[in-house]
Amino acid sequence: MTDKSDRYIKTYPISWEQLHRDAKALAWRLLDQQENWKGIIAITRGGLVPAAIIARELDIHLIDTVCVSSYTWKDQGQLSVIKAVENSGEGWLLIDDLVDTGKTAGIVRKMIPKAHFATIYAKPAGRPIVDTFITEVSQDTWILFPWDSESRFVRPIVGLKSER
Ligand SMILES: O=P(O)(O)OC[C@H]1O[C@H](OP(=O)(O)OP(=O)(O)O)[C@H](O)[C@@H]1O
Repeated sequence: MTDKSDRYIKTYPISWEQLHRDAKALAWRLLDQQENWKGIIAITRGGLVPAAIIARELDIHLIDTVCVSSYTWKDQGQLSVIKAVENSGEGWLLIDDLVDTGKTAGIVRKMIPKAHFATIYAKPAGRPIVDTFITEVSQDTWILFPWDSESRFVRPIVGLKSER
């Protein structure tokens, strides 16, 4: 497998609080566009938490998943659809946490062409494939989601400086 981790130069850490705030901002935006969405299709796994927050805010109880496996840490391997859905998506929301290269979205959108595709974060390469998103992040940034990280001790700067 080609190591593509060097395409990420910066890291953008997202806290649970920020994720919640950004997902609620997306819910507001989606409510402005339509009041009675039929349901949500979440793209696993990253779309699951945003989908839960949006479902709560928009009072949506009908939730399905399309299950896709791709990244291993920062390396995008072969995309495989583990569970598909038979739904044109008309009147439905298709939710993911982010669109990066747009490859995942490309496959899922072909499967569910009429759904409204919404993500919280979008990078330039994937941006054209999203209908609604909240925050644009540069292509060379790795978005560090709260479920992929934890708070831990870091050494004081003064100690790090003496090692340089
Ligand atoms: O636009 P792309 O380059 O296709 O990348 C975006 C996809 O990558 C992430 O999922 P990931 O593959 O990390 O799987 P996970 O959500 O199960 O962790 C994210 O949740 C998107 O589905």
